[in-house]
Amino acid sequence: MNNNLKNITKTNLSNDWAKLDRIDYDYQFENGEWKRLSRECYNRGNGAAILLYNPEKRTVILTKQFRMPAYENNNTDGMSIEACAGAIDNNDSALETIIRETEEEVGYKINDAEQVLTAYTSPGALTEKMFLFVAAYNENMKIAKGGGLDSEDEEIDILELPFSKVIEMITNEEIIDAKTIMLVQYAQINKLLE
Ligand SMILES: Nc1nc2c(ncn2[C@@H]2O[C@H](COP(=O)(O)OP(=O)(O)O[C@H]3O[C@H](CO)[C@@H](O)[C@H](O)[C@@H]3O)[C@@H](O)[C@H]2O)c(=O)[nH]1
Ligand SMILES: [Mg+2]
Repeated sequence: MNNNLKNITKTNLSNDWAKLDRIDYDYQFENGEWKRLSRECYNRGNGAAILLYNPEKRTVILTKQFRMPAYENNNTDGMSIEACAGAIDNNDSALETIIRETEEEVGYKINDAEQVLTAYTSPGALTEKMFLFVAAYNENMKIAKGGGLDSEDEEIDILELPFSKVIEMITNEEIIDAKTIMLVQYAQINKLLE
């Protein structure tokens, strides 16, 4: 409940792959004044992401794929290095989603993962909340090629990188994906690879 909010109306602007709504609402400022405001909200559901880490080898598994929104924002070739991630389907939990995505995208079979952070990815524009996981991996868990689903036109390269190199890649801006930076820094702060 938010007592500073009333008369909320929703106008759908686009209903295609995801939904874009314009939401108009009366909002009361701290000085008591009410004002009618309008915000566009893009709704593609929630998401889950995972950092797979190998404490013995001190490596992590990341993905590399073309991202049109990043290309559109002058990210030279649009290639994005990210933790494995996927959108959560309506009937699935975040954990079920990330276990499935881990097999589809990078080919590792994990039975469990620890949810360590929750984050709105861009709360001014997206409704999306992301559930961020970590899990340890080893070679025995590699059961499939990975690379994503052909049926979804995914083409995902799988990277196994030394953790120290990944930290450098954040510093030099080779990695500029927020969920990935959060997970790597979580691993660093909590010394998962030491
Ligand atoms: N036709 C069509 N397909 C789309 C569109 N947007 C996404 N797709 C396809 O839908 C699939 C979604 O793949 P997932 O692995 O489930 O999601 P993701 O794109 O990796 O998204 C993850 O990372 C995002 C960026 O951080 C997150 O926003 C998202 O929640 C999720 O965690 C991909 O095959 C992608 O190409 C679209 O606008 N049109
Ligand atoms: Mg994905």
